[in-house]
Amino acid sequence: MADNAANLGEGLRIGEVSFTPIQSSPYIAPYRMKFIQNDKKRVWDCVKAHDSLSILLFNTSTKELVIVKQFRPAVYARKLFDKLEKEGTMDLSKLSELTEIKQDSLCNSREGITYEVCAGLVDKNKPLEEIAQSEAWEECGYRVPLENIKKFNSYLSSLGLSATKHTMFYAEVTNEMRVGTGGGLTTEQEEIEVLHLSLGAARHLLWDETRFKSCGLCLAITWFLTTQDMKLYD
Ligand SMILES: Nc1ncnc2c1ncn2[C@@H]1O[C@H](COP(=O)(O)OP(=O)(O)O[C@H]2O[C@H](CO)[C@@H](O)[C@H](O)[C@H]2O)[C@@H](O)[C@H]1O
Ligand SMILES: [Mg+2]
Repeated sequence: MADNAANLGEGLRIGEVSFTPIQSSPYIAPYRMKFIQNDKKRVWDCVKAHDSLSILLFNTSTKELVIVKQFRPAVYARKLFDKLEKEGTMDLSKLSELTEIKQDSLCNSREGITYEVCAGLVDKNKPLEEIAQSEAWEECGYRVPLENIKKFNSYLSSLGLSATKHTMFYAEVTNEMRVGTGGGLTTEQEEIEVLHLSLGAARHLLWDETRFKSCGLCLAITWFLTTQDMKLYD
């Protein structure tokens, strides 16, 4: 793999972290569902969120899988909460009062870095294949013809909180289709690193607990290695 644990998140600086309560958001809406289950009253707190999709790219010119690496605030925040709780300087129930965190209490930026399949929110009224095509361009710099994009699975994620639907796509690409650098939309302040993984590196990443990965990435790599890899080398 092109990166190693030593240079994970090199050059990334995270500072001036603070937390506020959410008044309203274009991304999530918390709600409480009350219901009767077999004559018993029940209550469940949930979050309405957008569905999402991902597109696993396989570059047939180099025989590499194309994935992305990026900073995820929620991943960083959970590590920071762990640290502050251990230091005894934080009460999770007073999270929104914690407006200023001392710089020396912050975690290393690498604690928020994740490995994922190129992915995006389904927040536009367009066919999923077209959204997947845009994500492959914006995040990875590949111009993928629509006919190359195949759906291979879907599932509901965060079942206890939001049950958002995630749809998984796959596309074979070539070096000729890499006409951009990717990296995400600057208008959305995205800073996404594109990684080209040999199949050996992908197999290794599956079980490497020193790196944070989405379950979707593990599922996509496993699907590829168990169903597509054999076809390509037959
Ligand atoms: N909560 C939030 N707060 C502030 N800005 C936000 C935000 N959510 C999205 N955004 C903004 O909208 C952009 C959306 O980016 P994408 O469409 O690539 O979705 P993303 O890959 O982040 O997550 C999608 O795909 C991954 C992978 O499946 C899922 O885990 C994830 O839930 C889904 O959002 C972000 O770069 C950011 O600018
Ligand atoms: Mg994305």
